[in-house]
Amino acid sequence: MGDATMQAKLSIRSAGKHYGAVAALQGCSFDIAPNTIVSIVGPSGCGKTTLLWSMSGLHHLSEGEILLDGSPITQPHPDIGLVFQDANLLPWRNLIDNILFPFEIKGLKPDRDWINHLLERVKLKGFEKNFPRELSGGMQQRASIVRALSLRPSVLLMDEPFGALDAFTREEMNRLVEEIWLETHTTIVFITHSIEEALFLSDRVIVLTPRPGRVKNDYPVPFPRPRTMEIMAGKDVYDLTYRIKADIYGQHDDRLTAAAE
Ligand SMILES: Nc1ncnc2c1ncn2[C@@H]1O[C@H](COP(=O)(O)OP(=O)(O)OP(=O)(O)O)[C@@H](O)[C@H]1O
Repeated sequence: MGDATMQAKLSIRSAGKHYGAVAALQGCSFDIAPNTIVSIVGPSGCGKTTLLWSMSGLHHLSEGEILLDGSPITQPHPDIGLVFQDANLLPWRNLIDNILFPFEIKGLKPDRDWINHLLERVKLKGFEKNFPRELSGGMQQRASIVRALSLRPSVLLMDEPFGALDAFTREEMNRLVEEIWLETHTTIVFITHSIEEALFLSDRVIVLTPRPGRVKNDYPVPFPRPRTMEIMAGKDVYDLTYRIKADIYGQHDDRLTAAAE
């Protein structure tokens, strides 16, 4: 299932975004290769959400452009799916009707086999008739992932999707995203405040500077998949975590300096 042959290369070209006098992004450039997972991290307020929303076509850049396979993204795009921190399920619709909602408003015919497969995959089979209030936070977020993937996007943008979940559920969700990606190879752009999460999931981690955000560093994450507990507890992961933290906290954090001595 899934369509691993889809290509979806994103190119961010000198992206700049101003909110009045506030420059959120400036001169931000990088490419995202098709079928990879790239995480974007950086200090709070550095422009991560602004960048992701611009990639989705929901925001217009003040400068520069974002291209999907060479075409500028200027409005929400059928090949680009979005998952937010809040699952945003409609409370008056049950789970399956929430998943079918985007098909209704777009006038598209849902692929029920694919949706059933996704529900099975995220362990929500049997909960189709439940309303959001009858689902845990993790289940709601799994439903929102199914809702996004049911449209078979070639790019999935995820904005701190598991930030509101407890640590165990979050790890479970990370493994689920990895499993889904191993199956579909959808290009995923993932915003997170957790370096551990970024290193578990990604082929690359891009660190942004403080506002206005631009690329400070761009790290390949060369660890094999699936990323086991042993890999994640290893020295290579520790070293990369340290480097990313040093990028974000700089010389201002005595704990980092102490750890390096
Ligand atoms: N609608 C808006 N109007 C004015 N300023 C905004 C608006 N949206 C964002 N900003 C400002 O732009 C900057 C970047 O915001 P953004 O939400 O993109 O950062 P972020 O890196 O995602 O932050 P966080 O990590 O805290 O979620 C922030 O300083 C924010 O105050």
